[in-house]
Amino acid sequence: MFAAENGLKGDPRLQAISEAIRVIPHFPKTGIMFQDITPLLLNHKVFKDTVDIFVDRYKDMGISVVAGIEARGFMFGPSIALAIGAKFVPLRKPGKLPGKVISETYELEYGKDCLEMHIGAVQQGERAVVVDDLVATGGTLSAAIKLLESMKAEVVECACVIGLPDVKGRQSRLNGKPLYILVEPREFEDC
Ligand SMILES: O=P(O)(O)OC[C@H]1O[C@H](OP(=O)(O)OP(=O)(O)O)[C@H](O)[C@@H]1O
Ligand SMILES: Nc1ncnc2[nH]cnc12
Repeated sequence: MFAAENGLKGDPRLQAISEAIRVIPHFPKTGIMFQDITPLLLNHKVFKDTVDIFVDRYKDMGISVVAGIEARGFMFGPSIALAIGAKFVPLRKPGKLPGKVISETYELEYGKDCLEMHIGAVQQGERAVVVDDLVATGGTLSAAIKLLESMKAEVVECACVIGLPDVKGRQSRLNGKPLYILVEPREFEDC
């Protein structure tokens, strides 16, 4: 099943991307259908296609910042940043960045967490894309947007490989910020 609003309807790369994502029921908690992207990373063509789709979208949009969310946003963000000529800014879990940071706490589908960004990593007016593997409630992306906007960067869009069906008012949490999703999860499967 694919997200149709990404302008890529019928693109065979999406089917391969979707099929490379493994669904693990009840991980890390009962009731969670965990979308595992590690098989996608093992397949060079599918991994490259995934990055290329984002690169094609953002290469001519005046983006100078790709902000990747720890941990799985780090698996896609740096390749996209290098290919479009942007810097990569890691948004990390608490206590990982050694310099002065700003922090933003948020709610998760299964818990609570916090993201941090180095002060000085982005400059006022820079155009940014936030990259992650997956959006569920949008809480993580919302924290990332707040961090970047508090430094007066412009968040042009958020980009995720997978979008879960709109959970708990995600759209309002993102405050209207565009969200670019490649695929929606497949139905339950044996693993
Ligand atoms: O839309 P949300 O409800 O905020 O959930 C999405 C976030 O959850 C996952 O990360 P997780 O917090 O599990 O951390 P990890 O990547 O370090 O495993 C995923 O990689 C996103 O970052
Ligand atoms: N269902 C899910 N699979 C993988 N990562 C997630 N993060 C939040 N929900 C998730």
